[in-house]
Amino acid sequence: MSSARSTPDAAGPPAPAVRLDGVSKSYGEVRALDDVSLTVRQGEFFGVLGPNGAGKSTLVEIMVGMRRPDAGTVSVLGGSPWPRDTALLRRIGVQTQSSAFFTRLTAGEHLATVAALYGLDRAAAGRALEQVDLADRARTRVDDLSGGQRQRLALATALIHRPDLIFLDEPTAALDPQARRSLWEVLRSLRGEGRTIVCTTHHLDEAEALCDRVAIVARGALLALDSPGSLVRSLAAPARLLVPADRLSVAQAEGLDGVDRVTVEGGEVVIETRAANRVLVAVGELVGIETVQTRTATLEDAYLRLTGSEQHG
Ligand SMILES: Nc1ncnc2c1ncn2[C@@H]1O[C@H](COP(=O)(O)OP(=O)(O)OP(=O)(O)O)[C@@H](O)[C@H]1O
Repeated sequence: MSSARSTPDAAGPPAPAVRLDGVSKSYGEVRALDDVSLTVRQGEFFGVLGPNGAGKSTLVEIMVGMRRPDAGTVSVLGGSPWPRDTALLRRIGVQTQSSAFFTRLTAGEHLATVAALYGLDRAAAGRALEQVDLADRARTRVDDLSGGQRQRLALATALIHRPDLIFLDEPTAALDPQARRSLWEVLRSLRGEGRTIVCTTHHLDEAEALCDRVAIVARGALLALDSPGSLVRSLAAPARLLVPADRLSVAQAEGLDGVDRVTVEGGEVVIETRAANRVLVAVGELVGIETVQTRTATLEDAYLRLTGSEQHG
């Protein structure tokens, strides 16, 4: 069989950035990962979601070669992350919650030191600071940076050697909403440059806004892997329409075709439906369309459905 690589004109898909086949890992009695298989495509923004203790960190640690799986095979950029391979390490960037800093140095000096460790010139430090929008803090001591600025510096540290594949562990943890949004822009620009990003997060809105595909893991197993939009659709999470309770009765709402469930919450009649457009038109005819608020299903709804049923099932 000829491969896409040996025949450049062939329209076959490019080799995946990461491929896991049947990966399992236990810590004593705890089965942290149980027969996980997945691929991360080149150039995609790939999210790893799941409840606390689901196995997300273990999954990422295995991908970056910090841990060895008990079973299964792992391929990263066509190589094997275990045993540690320095050529491969130069092509990946890793940002963890406990990213280490030279805290007595300034942000610029810290990055210049990291650049030297990679055998890069000082210009690489300035470039990385620019990339995460931190150039104006080059002369600030790492100790004196805010939490958000430290997160950016950790990202700059992971990016300085221009890796093809970037692993981020909760990159926006503990950031205020504005800092989160501006870090999203930095991450989007990396994605726009064609880099592959693998990112764990507890923020479902973040995954929905940034990720091309997300893997949902719970108790060490892969529950779902798809685009956020497809997950929302396939899990058929209902949309919700809200109408002030003094404008529409529960009985009226229940009588409409396509309505799944009606409840009253905080003075609003809440209509759940999988036929949002049809029901919206019908409710609009009864109370006036401007009275109706709509809440479409989100990745969070799909996630809660999936992980909730797994936990209770
Ligand atoms: N070094 C270790 N020794 C023993 N058990 C561990 C170790 N690391 C993780 N575990 C256990 O393995 C399971 C998976 O942990 P892991 O850290 O991979 O989950 P996670 O999804 O990253 O969790 P969180 O969202 O809380 O960070 C958990 O039950 C955890 O307690």
